[in-house]
Amino acid sequence: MCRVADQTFDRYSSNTVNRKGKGTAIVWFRNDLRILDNEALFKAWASSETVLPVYCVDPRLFGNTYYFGFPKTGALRAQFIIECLADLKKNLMKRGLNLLIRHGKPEEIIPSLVQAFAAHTVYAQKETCSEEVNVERLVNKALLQVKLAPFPEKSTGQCSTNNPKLQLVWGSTMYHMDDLPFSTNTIPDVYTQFRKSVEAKCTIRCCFKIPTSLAPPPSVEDWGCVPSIDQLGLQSQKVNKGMNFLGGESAALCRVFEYFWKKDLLKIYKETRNGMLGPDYSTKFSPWLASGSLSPRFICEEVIRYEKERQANDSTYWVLFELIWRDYFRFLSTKYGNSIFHLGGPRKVERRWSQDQRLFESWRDGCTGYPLIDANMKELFTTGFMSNRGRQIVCSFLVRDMGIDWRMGAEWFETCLLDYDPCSNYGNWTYGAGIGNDPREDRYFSIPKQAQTYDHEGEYVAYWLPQLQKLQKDKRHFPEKSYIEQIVPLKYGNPKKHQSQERAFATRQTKGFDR
Ligand SMILES: Cc1cc2nc3c(=O)[nH]c(=O)nc-3n(C[C@H](O)[C@H](O)[C@H](O)COP(=O)(O)OP(=O)(O)OC[C@H]3O[C@@H](n4cnc5c(N)ncnc54)[C@H](O)[C@@H]3O)c2cc1C
Repeated sequence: MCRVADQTFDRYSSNTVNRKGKGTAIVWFRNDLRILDNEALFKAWASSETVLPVYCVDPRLFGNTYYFGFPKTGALRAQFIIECLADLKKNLMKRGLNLLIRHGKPEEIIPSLVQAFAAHTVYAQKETCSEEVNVERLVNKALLQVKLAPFPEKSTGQCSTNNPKLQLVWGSTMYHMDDLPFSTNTIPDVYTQFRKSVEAKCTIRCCFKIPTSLAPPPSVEDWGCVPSIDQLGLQSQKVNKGMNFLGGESAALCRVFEYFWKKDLLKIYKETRNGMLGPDYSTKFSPWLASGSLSPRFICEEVIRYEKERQANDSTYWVLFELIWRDYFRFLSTKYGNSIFHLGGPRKVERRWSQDQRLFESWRDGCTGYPLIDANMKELFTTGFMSNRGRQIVCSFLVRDMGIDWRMGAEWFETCLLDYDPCSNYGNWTYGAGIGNDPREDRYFSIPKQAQTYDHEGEYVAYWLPQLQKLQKDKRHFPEKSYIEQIVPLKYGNPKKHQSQERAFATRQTKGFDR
């Protein structure tokens, strides 16, 4: 596995980059747990004689519960982040550095390190949602209190005052924020308009090449250890079924290699991407993208390389198309701010929602009596992953068939998902609940129709609900007395009644509408 990652690192490294900086710079790692194409790391290196890479294990992220009482970070995602940190530490060490790991709030740790190492700048990746932005604000404020000793200029011998700065860089999307053809307030609300505009008017920047050696490391007595799951106040959870993801940049690069080159699956992505069972119907890049151990620009460069060396078709393009959805939700979060978390969503839609605990728990625990819902919810809890198809179906069921407050569903996803990302999660939930920024979207997913189209033989449900294996394939989705009772009737109980709406949707898709 490491050979693939090492070869990729080699291709994206350089030993000819100039280093003109002075003193020490800090890289504060956040959701950018990678070396390759990491602008904050590159800038810290270029602007200093020595770099101190830091990760703060923030107690607000681990062990805390949220509005509806679920843990903010579930055990599986915490484990994934632990693996990301271990891999980052190892890869930094290979380049002559290390990762300093401290437990506590960044606004307390970072300024004290700045003081101790007389660091002139802290580089970090910019976030867009309120909790993360608030931490940036607090770090910035605390840095203003740090007084460093005057710094003698080599050329003049004079002393200049040296106020430490927080420099935030944009790094989470495929298109760069600064290259967008619109200002924050005028980002189009309709995805197609957004996509067409960026495709026509922007180019995707190249990946940053990182120096082969990042040495010398600063003198640090105790670099700290990668935390264990117990230290994060969580109980270890083993994945014994379904997808088992390994966190970290090395595993991410291996997955790109496997999906694109070894298994040659990129050329059929568009035909398989709506699947639900197995490792290969879609890329499975999302957990690494969310933790920043994989750069979307790197994926784009690999797609282009594949198109040159193997073939270009609708499928190769479609991976980029999906990554533009990811960008779109991230950029929209800068336009709509906290409203993506509010009950009425960005459009402030007024609707009555229920918070019926019994209904919600049956959904959460996969006991609704609808195998398609239950199988997906069991997969989510067991593995921390669910297909895009599954997410849309369970979201529609919770919101439209049960009428439950969509935020409860979104928050449960936030706890469980390995790929949890506030912009994509809340963006998709508001979209699915019909209160998102795009007023045209109000879609109901009919379970019989979805089962028929995407799990015709009932293989997916039988995998997650083994009690259905003994049933005839055509009975697995509607097992009646052989399964638990349905907790609510479907809003459109008769699938035929609903077919015209589904047909309209299918027509839109074939006519080239998005989604
Ligand atoms: C209710 C709901 C909640 C979701 N929550 C999240 C979340 O917290 N984090 C997250 O990364 N994705 C989320 N998604 C989007 C999508 O389901 C996942 O990105 C996708 O299933 C990940 O699997 P993959 O990497 O194999 O995707 P692929 O199909 O291989 O797509 C490639 C990449 O494109 C991006 N992408 C694809 N679809 C979407 C989408 N609808 N929105 C944003 N990005 C997309 C992802 O980064 C993905 O890794 C959510 C979707 C729904 C309907």
